[in-house]
Amino acid sequence: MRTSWADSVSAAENTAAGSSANDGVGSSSRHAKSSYVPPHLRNRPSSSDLPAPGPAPGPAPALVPAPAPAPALSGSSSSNDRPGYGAALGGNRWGGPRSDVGRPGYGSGGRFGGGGGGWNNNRGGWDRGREREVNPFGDDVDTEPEFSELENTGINFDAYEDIPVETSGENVPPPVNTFAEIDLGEALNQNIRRCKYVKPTPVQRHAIPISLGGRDLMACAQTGSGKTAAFCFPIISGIMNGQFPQRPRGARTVYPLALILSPTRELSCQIHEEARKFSYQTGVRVVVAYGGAPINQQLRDLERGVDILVATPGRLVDLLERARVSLQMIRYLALDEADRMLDMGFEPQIRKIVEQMDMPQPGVRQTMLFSATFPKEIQRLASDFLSGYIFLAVGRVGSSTDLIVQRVEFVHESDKRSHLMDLLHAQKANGTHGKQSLTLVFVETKKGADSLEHWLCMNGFPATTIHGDRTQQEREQALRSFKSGATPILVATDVAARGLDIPHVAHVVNFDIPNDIDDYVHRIGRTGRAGKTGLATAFFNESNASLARALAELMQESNQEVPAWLTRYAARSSYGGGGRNRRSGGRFGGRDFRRDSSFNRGGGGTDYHGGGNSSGYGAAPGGYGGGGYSSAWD
Ligand SMILES: Nc1ncnc2c1ncn2[C@@H]1O[C@H](COP(=O)(O)OP(=O)(O)OP(=O)(O)O)[C@@H](O)[C@H]1O
Repeated sequence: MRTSWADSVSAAENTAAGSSANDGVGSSSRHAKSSYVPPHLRNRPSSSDLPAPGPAPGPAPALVPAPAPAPALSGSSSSNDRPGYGAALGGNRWGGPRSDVGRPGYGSGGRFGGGGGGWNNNRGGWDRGREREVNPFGDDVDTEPEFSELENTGINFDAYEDIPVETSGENVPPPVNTFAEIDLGEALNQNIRRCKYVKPTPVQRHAIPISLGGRDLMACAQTGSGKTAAFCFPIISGIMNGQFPQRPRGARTVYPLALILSPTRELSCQIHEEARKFSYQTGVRVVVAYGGAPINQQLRDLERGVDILVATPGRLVDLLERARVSLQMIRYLALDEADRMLDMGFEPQIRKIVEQMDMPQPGVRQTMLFSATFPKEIQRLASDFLSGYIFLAVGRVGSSTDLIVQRVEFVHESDKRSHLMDLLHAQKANGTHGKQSLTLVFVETKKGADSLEHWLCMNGFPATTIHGDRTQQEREQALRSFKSGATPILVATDVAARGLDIPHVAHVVNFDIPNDIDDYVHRIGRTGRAGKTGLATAFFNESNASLARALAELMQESNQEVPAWLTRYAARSSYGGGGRNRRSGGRFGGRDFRRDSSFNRGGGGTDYHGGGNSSGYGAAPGGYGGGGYSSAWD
C-alpha cells in the first residue's frame, strides 16, 4: 500500500468543531474607534495586553500608516522577498504591511462541524460578544506542536518526487521544499502546524511561491492533493503583509480584499472552514455567502467585517445587486474548480462578477484558477481573466491519482441494485484508524438518488442523499450524518462530485457512469485523498459506450487494470459526448493550451511567451469536445 505525505496526519479529521458564536454585537462596539492593531496581532486572546504599536515606517500618503509589529508575537515579514525572482516580477503587487483599522469581532458560518442542525447553532468564527476569535481547531489549548512531534515514519514524500510537473510562462518562480523556506508569517505558520501539515504537497511547493511572487496562475493538480491551501496561504499571507488603501467605512456596503468562488454551497462552506483555520489569529477575517441559506445572517456576518469572501456565484450576484458587497477593493481572486466555473452553466455569472461589476482588471488584481481538470477550450476562456499568467500542471492534467484503485464492472441496468448490495455486503465495516468506512454512490438524477436511498434503507443499509432538490438544511444534515458515520452510505448527484473533502470515504461507486470523463475524475477523487488509498467501482453497460475510450485511457494512465471487454468497447468507440479526445498524442494528459498551435491560430494565448520548465512530460493531448454537462448542479 502506498503511503505519502498525509498518511500520518489527521488534518482531514480536524473539521472545525461547531461553535456557538454569540450573534449579538452591539452597535456601539461596531462603531467604536479602536487604535490600530496589525492584522497578525488581532484577536489574540491576550490582545488587550499587547504593547502599544511602534511608530509608522513612513507609508505612501494615500495609505494608512502601518505600525511596526510587536516583535515578541509577530515574526511575520514581507512574503515576496525571495531572491532571484521577486524583484524582477515586481513581487507582491501590494507589497508592504497592510494598512487597515481594527474592527470588532464578526461571525462566520461554520457548517460541517459535527452535530447539531439548523442555521445558527453550528457557526464558528468569532466570539462576537467578547470580541474573541473562536478557535476553529476545536481545542482550547494554544500550545504549538513541534514539527518533530508530527513526523511520522509512515510518510513517504519520496513517492511524490517523481510526479511530473510542468510550468509555462515567463520567469517562473522556483518551487520550495519546505514551508520554512516560504515566509508566510508566523501566525500562518503556526496554523499550518496546527493543521499538522508537515511538508507542502507538490502543488503547494510550486503554486505558493508563484502566487507569493504576485503572479497570476492557472493550476491543475490531482484531486485531494491540497489545492485549497495552495490558494489560501498566499491570499492570507498577502493580506497580512500587504498595504491597501483604507476601505470605506460606515456604509452598508462591504469591500473584501479577496474573493474565492466555488460552484457548490457545500464546497464554499468547506473552503470557508479551511480558510478560517489557516487565518486563525492572523486578524484576517473570512466570511462565507451561499444560496439556500438565509441571507440576513450572511449580511450580518459581512457587516462585521470581511477580508476574504468565500461565495457561490448566485448568492454573490444577489449581494452585488443589493450593493451590499463591492468588488472594488478585490486584490485576490481565486476560482476553485475553475473549469466548472467557466463551463456553460456558470460562465455568464462568472463573467458578470469578474468583468461587469466593479472588480479591478487583470493585472491590478491577482487571479488564481485551480482544478484537477482543465479542458483546453476552458483554458482558453479562462485566459480572459488572467494577465501574464503561469500555467502549472502537477501530475497529469485531468488524470486520476494512482492512489485510487479503479474497477469497472459490466452490469446491466436491471442488475445494478443487487450488484450494489453485493458490494456493500462484501465491504469491510471498518476502515483505517478504526473509523467506519464510508461509501459514496453517484447516480445521474435526483429522482434516481431518492429512489436508491429508499431502496437501500428498506434493505437494511442506512443511507442518505444529497442533490439539488433537497433543501439546503437537508443537504447539510445529510453530509453531517454521512461524515459522522450515522448513515455510512451517501447517494449523490454531481452536486457532491467536486471538492468535498470527507475523511474515510473508502469506496466511490459510480452506479450511473457520468457522460463526461472529467466528472468521473472528480467523482472518484472523493476517495484516495491526501496520500491515502481508495477504491472506485463503476457499473458500465451499453449505454456508457461513448465513454469507453476515455475511461480505458484514463485507467491505463493511472496504472489500472483495464478489462479486456472495456478495451474492445474502447476500440469500437470514438470520442462521444464524454470523450474530449484530450488524451490522444501522449502519455500525460495535458498542458498549457498556449502551447497548442491550433489554439493559437484561433487567437488564444496572446500573452504566452513560452519558457518555464517541465519535467517528465510526454506530448500534449488534443482538444476538447464539450458536452456531457450534468443537470444535477444548482
Ligand atoms: N501539506 C499538507 N500536508 C498534509 N495534508 C494536507 C496538506 N495540504 C492539504 N492537506 C490535506 O489534504 C486533503 C485534501 O486537500 P484539498 O481538499 O485541498 O484537496 P484538493 O486538491 O482541493 O482536492 P479536490 O480536487 O478534490 O478539490 C485535506 O484533508 C487537507 O487538509
